[in-house]
Amino acid sequence: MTVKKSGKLFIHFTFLTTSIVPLQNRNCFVPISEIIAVEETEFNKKQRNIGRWQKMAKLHAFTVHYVKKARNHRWRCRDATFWCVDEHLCNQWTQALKELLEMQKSRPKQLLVYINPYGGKRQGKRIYEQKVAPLFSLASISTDVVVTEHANHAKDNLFEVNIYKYDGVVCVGGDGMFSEVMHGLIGRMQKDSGIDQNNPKASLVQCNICLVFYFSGSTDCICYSTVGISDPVTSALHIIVGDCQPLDVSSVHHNNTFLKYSVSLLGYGFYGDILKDSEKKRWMGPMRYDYSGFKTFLSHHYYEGTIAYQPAKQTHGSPRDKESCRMGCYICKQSEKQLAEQNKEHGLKHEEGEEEWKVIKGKFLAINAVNMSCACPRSPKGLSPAAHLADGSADLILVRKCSRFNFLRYLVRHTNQDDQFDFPFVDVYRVKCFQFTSKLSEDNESNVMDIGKKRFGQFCRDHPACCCNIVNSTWNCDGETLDSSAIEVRVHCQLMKLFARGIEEDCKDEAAHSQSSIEQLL
Ligand SMILES: Nc1ncnc2c1ncn2[C@@H]1O[C@H](COP(=O)(O)OP(=O)(O)OP(=O)(O)O)[C@@H](O)[C@H]1O
Ligand SMILES: CCCCCCCCCCCCC/C=C/[C@@H](O)[C@H](CO)NC(C)=O
Ligand SMILES: [Ca+2]
Repeated sequence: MTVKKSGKLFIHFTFLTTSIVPLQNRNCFVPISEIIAVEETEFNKKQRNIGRWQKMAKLHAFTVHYVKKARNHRWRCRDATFWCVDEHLCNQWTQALKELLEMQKSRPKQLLVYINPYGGKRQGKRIYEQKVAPLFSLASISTDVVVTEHANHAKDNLFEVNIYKYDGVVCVGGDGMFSEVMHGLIGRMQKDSGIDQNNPKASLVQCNICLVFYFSGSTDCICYSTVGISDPVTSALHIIVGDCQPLDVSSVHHNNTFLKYSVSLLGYGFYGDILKDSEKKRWMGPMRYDYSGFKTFLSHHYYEGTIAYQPAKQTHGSPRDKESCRMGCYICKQSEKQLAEQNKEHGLKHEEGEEEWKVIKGKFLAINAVNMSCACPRSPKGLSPAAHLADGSADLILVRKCSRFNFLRYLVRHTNQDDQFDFPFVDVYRVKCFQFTSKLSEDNESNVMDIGKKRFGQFCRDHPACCCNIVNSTWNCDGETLDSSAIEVRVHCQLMKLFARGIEEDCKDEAAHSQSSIEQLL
């Protein structure tokens, strides 16, 4: 029996029809949208003890491969085989289910895959071939696979290939590889639309055609914050069912020159220093972040500078909300509506309102701007637990100079249920754009002087005996360092789309929901 409920089609496995019988005694309720594939099955191969039916007539069967939701947002592929004596009826069922799958228009048919063979624990290629490629082939998705030979290979390639023939781009690697592919995609879209990325006020063209997903890095913060887990099979299944999650992207400029895009963390001070130190220790693998984290914590450097920001007045939430961004998030949906209305009214040319800028000067241990919660295994709720994936804003977190002990208390709260913003030395704002200038660059207007001072700064940092604290930190932009400390940042609402659906509510709730749906139907 296939039933329609709230506009969604479900398949209820136990009683498909009175004459179609599931091979395994299983009671399972699966939305059509979560069926991976339907296949005719050679009955002999799956034959089990089915008693008298076996002797009476030739049996016909088909197998439904579907998504099974496990704990901690993990998805797995399961199958159920159905048999009957009537070949025509069996074919009708197979055909009907295949037609229903054909109607799932958001599902990708052709993907471009980039694999970084050195990312994470150097397992990307093996994981892709053993766990992901068989699932794509089961779902009849064709792929062009590029194993990268050097950094920026994928990015450069995205400027050359015909990206419009693909329904999506998959990158196998960590946050760094994601960032590279994202830059390739966004850059290509702007180039094809004649948009100058160096203009910080340019309205960028959304990446509607190509979608990106990834797995197998060392921090995997984007996976954790958008899916809830970093797991190749789970990511592959989200791709197959055609899940689509819009994502805010920040552009970062210096002096009208484009530097980078960011989707997770833009961090100055603590996270910038960790990254700078950890880059020299890449050979340590993911452990390098713990080593450099400890060292940076002990160094307890603070930095002076000025931040100017425009509050995000259009969004409905606040960084101090108790609710987090989840699948079908109301706040992100509202932003999507606003964006559609804006695009209808003005096209891509949005009027920049003369809204007020707030200015804060101070000494900071850390300045973090996050476009998403930045949840990861080290911090399950993330740097800003209530940040939204697609509301057109970033959370700007300012950690002012405080004692080492207080800074430790602040860090520890990232790992427990206590509120990390509930300290007098921590401020958090929801912003749509901001600028930062370090005291050092404010003091030095001339370029020539700047270069000299930058060198001097470097000298001091590299010589611990020198107590000079007049140095710049480095911006950590999604795990890459930026060359300039003075930056201008702007959030572009829903610029990208991911093969994801946002973090689902706990699986236990899901199971309870399915059960009640079955009861209502029977
Ligand atoms: N074949 C290659 N050789 C060397 N570097 C590469 C290659 N392919 C991609 N890269 C670069 O390697 C960098 C790190 O990639 P990736 O994110 O996959 O690794 P990672 O060690 O897991 O890092 P992360 O900490 O970001 O998760 C990326 O910035 C990417 O540009
Ligand atoms: C007792 C000590 C407690 C330490 C708690 C630390 C909290 C860690 C939070 C980590 C957030 C990481 C945000 C992710 C950023 C990524 O963009 C980037 C690229 O992978 N990763 C890093 C480490 O820069
Ligand atoms: Ca956001």
